[in-house]
Amino acid sequence: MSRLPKAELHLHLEGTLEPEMIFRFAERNSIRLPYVDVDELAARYRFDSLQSFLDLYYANMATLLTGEDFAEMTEAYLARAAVAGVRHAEVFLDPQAHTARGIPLDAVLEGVTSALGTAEQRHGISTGLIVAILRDQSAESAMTTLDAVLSSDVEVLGIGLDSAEVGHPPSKFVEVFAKARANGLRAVAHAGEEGPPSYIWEALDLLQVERIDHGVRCLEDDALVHRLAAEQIPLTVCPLSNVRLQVVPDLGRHPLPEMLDRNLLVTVNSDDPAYFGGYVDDNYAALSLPPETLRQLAANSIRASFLDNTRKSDLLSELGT
Ligand SMILES: Nc1ncnc2[nH]cnc12
Ligand SMILES: [Zn+2]
Repeated sequence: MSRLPKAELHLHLEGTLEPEMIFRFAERNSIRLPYVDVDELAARYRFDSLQSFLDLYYANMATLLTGEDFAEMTEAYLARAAVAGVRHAEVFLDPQAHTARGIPLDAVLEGVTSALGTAEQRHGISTGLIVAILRDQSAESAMTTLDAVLSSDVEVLGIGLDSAEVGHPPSKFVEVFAKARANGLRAVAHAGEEGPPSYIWEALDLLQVERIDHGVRCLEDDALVHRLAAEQIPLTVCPLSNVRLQVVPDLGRHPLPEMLDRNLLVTVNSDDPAYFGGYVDDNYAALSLPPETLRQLAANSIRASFLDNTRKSDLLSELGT
């Protein structure tokens, strides 16, 4: 079942930086790490909130310096995703986390897109790149980043919104998202992970996003659930992430089955697999759902993607739906 043809729609490339890779890049780039070995680093992967994870996630990015590092990280993800049955991936990248460290945007984008560009041929995976805005940075920094991305040569599919949610509502980025959409980018945003349902309303009404990343807290607001269901707005849910970041107490109490019962267009994704104990196939398996429900979730992932209708139909017929 884990190999069902599927799309992965909520994956941070920097969240695929495995401990072994961190040590390899650190050595190659002459960076001193504050851990003696992989085991000591991996032992730190215990989080009590989104922020406690983000602190380590950003610190580990210091080992990513060259275009080659970004290309290798991306290629390793694609190889692993192929094993998981991923046939299409729309992946997030956090450019500000790298440009703020003095890494040229072009090196980052060229490294990532060199691996994405051969994914179809090497792994049978079509891809799209979503540039994510760090919501705990200023709106000015977001606009500068968007402008730089728009004037680069790389093909970008969309704009997203991630990082520390509470205290950084979508309303902070209305102009940035308006400009991105006017330039043809698809819009998505993390909302309702740790933040309240009002952030999901704002993402829909003010940023006009087409998908909500996470969105699990929508269940606290009946009117919102009705809207998400009526409009079939996709939610990219990440079960293992939610448990590791203590958004939910354990997998047995994950709200995904209730979300399906309420006719929400739910998809399953891995978020930051190197940190949360599993890739997308592991997330499907961890839910302990009947085969028909797993097939429905895989079909939802294809429907919720930004693929054209012909390719969606092809993948759906491969799935037998
Ligand atoms: N789960 C998550 N929520 C918000 N920002 C992130 N950046 C990487 N993973 C994230
Ligand atoms: Zn995420």
